[in-house]
Amino acid sequence: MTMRLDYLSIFPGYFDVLDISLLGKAVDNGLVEVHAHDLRDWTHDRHRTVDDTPCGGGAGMVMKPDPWGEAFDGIIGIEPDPSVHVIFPTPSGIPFTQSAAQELSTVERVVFCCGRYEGIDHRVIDYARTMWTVHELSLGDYVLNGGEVAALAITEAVVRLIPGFMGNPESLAEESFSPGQERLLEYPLFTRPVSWRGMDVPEVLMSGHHGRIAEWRREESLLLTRDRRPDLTD
Ligand SMILES: COc1cccc(Cn2ccc3ccc(-c4cc(N)[nH]n4)cc32)c1
Repeated sequence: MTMRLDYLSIFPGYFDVLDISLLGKAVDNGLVEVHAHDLRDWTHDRHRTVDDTPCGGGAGMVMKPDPWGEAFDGIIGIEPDPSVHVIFPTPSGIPFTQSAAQELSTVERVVFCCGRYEGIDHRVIDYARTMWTVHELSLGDYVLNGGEVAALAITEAVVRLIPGFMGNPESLAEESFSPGQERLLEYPLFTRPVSWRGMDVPEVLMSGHHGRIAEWRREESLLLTRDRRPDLTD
């Protein structure tokens, strides 16, 4: 199955990075196909205007609905199709989680709508909901300047879960936040040299005693989780 990813943005150059590294490999081996689009290609005025002042007043500018609607018509089509998943990154979205990434990794088509300014005219999202499966997603409780960085983060979290993408899928299953895993933070990792700047790898990890190693790692994960993410231990 090839996943098609479309990105709609006034800064389509953000997505050139998808040609690099693992994602680039996924494109080369046909696992994903990536298309970035400049929203301004669907404007018709000399200044290629995509924004206007907010109705009801307030600071900043709002993205006009017209270019989005015409871009949807051109990129996705005018017929409803619930198999198309349209993602609007937004600070007011539901938190994006590993389980959402897991679900999206089985989808054949995803369209990212990357807003800028103070956001997109709400009728764009309402229209999209009548046509496709829509997700308004937040990366976390902090404000970015637009949806592009969020779209890249969501892309990486999703694409790495596509079967055949990662060299060693077993490592995926072991990761914290993977399904079936207890929600614990990863234990500290070490590699050679055993002694580095006066600091040694914990002896237990060099003991070859797999039972003790597993026990040490679990204890470290529990301590770290209790200290940094008590919310995960509920
Ligand atoms: C209330 O919405 C906003 C208030 C001030 C500034 C902006 C800027 N902005 C525009 C489009 C856009 C898309 C996503 C995000 C975003 C997502 C997350 N997790 N943080 N920030 C921010 C965005 C939006």
